[in-house]
Amino acid sequence: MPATLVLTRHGESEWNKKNLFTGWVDVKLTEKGEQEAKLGGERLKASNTQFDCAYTSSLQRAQKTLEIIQSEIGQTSIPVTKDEALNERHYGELQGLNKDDARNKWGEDQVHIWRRSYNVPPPGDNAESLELTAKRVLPYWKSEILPKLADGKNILIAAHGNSLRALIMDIEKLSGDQVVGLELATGVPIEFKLDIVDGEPKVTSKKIFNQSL
Ligand SMILES: O=C(O)[C@H](O)COP(=O)(O)O
Repeated sequence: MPATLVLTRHGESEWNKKNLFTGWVDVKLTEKGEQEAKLGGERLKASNTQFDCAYTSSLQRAQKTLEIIQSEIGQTSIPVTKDEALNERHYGELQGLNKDDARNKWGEDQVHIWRRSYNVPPPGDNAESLELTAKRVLPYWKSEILPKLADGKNILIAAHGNSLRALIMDIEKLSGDQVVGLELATGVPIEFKLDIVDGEPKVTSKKIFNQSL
């Protein structure tokens, strides 16, 4: 029996709404973000999956999203692990800047490279490219989460656009070029049925619980 893994990017945050680079800044969900998480949970409920445990980041927008989904699916008592390994990529000196202002200052192409290239980090000492993000997300995934999936456990994760892009790269074996086009909507659960063969995930099905608010 394949195990079920559900990944959800947090609902709209206050800084998503203001169009600001967020990264590790710990902002709240907006009311719309809470509604998105609720709707995601309602849709997920229809699949009737009983989860064995859940994971989230150390940031409140992902934690709150998970809490809302758990409440919608009626599974508030499963164990939840919070770890900064699943945090959003660190956006360095871009954190707090408006994305349109950044385009005006550095140009559309440069900002797109910082946001979506695989290995070019944004400016700043702590800044992470997607590659650097993957270097902290994937060891955690491989040591903490994959072995549980291999044991047939069903797992729910609420995290962030770029930490989940890094995870999906590994799950779907996407190249650095392919991941450039991968965009995740806020509050939309993505369900993978996975067989773990020799420690590697093999996708047997993928379903996106689409929504619009
Ligand atoms: O940290 C952020 O600003 C967002 O959550 C993700 O931003 P991105 O779409 O620019 O990668």
